[in-house]
Amino acid sequence: LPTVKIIATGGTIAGAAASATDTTGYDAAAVGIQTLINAVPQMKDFAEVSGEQIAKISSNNMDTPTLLKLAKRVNELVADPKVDGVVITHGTDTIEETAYFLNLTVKSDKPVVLVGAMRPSTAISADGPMNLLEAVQTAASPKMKGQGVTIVMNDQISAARETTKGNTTNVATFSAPEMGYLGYVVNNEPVLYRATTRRHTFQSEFDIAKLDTLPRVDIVYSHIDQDEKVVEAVLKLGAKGIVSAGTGNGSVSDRAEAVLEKANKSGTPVVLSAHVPAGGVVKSHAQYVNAGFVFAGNLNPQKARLLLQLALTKTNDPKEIQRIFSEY
Ligand SMILES: NC(=O)C[C@H](N)C(=O)O
Repeated sequence: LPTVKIIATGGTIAGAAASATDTTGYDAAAVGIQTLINAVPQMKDFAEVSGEQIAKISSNNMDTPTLLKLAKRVNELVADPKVDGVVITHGTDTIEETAYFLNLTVKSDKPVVLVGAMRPSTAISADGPMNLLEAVQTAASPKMKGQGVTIVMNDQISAARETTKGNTTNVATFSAPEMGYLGYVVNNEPVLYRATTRRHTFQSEFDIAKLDTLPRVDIVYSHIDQDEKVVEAVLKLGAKGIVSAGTGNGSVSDRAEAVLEKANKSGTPVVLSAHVPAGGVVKSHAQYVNAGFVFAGNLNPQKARLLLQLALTKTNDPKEIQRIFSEY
């Protein structure tokens, strides 16, 4: 049998409520990894499974130190010839961010699968046990070699880069707008229909092995009445880069744009993304091209932030950062 290591970080998959009908008022991350493994003895038919607890948090509290610790541990595990795949249990609020960060920093073609749940482990029809089983089956499958980091939930297998949370409470919360799923888990095995073309894992140029922090990058959200003040505030806080979550095809207010352009031209790169769920920002208005802004493509703002952080560990030249955003 293949060997699959499970790293637990917390989240609703490890959540516990006082009653089986309570699906919102629960303590996220209450239950340890061995209890989650014991709840799904069927996993033993598909892989040699063992777990370790690296954090016990609700994923809205995920932070850079924990993210780097996790990425380093995953790299250690995938470097071990006895390990065939890795599963990470994680809260769903930021699972897409952690998945994308690992997609950029794990140096291996072995399957790395993130999994969460929308109902706490104590709920009637908790989704965690089936999700965990399917994540292990996916991580154990040779078919998943070289596919990059994936998220497996609700029978769906999706690519870290394109997947986003789309529903605050429903079990069918993850999708990849316009891009679609990579495939499904059907009756105990992954069935793939497509692959992602962007660089990831073993093809990545980023190396976090010697890093213990990442450059500060803030996200500025556009809306009616947007002025320059939030941009000025994040610059004052020491942002080394800014991601704009624009209202449309990269669009921001003229007042915000003036300060963003100045920042971009003086060593604090600015990436234009959008809070519109599909279409991306590949090339925008002439004035933004002339300002030298970086276009995020269809990366959402929270993932553009992570890619910009990693890019800034190498360069702060917007042209080189644009090359990176076009490849990852
Ligand atoms: N469904 C979940 O996992 C939500 C939880 N707040 C978390 O992200 O940890």
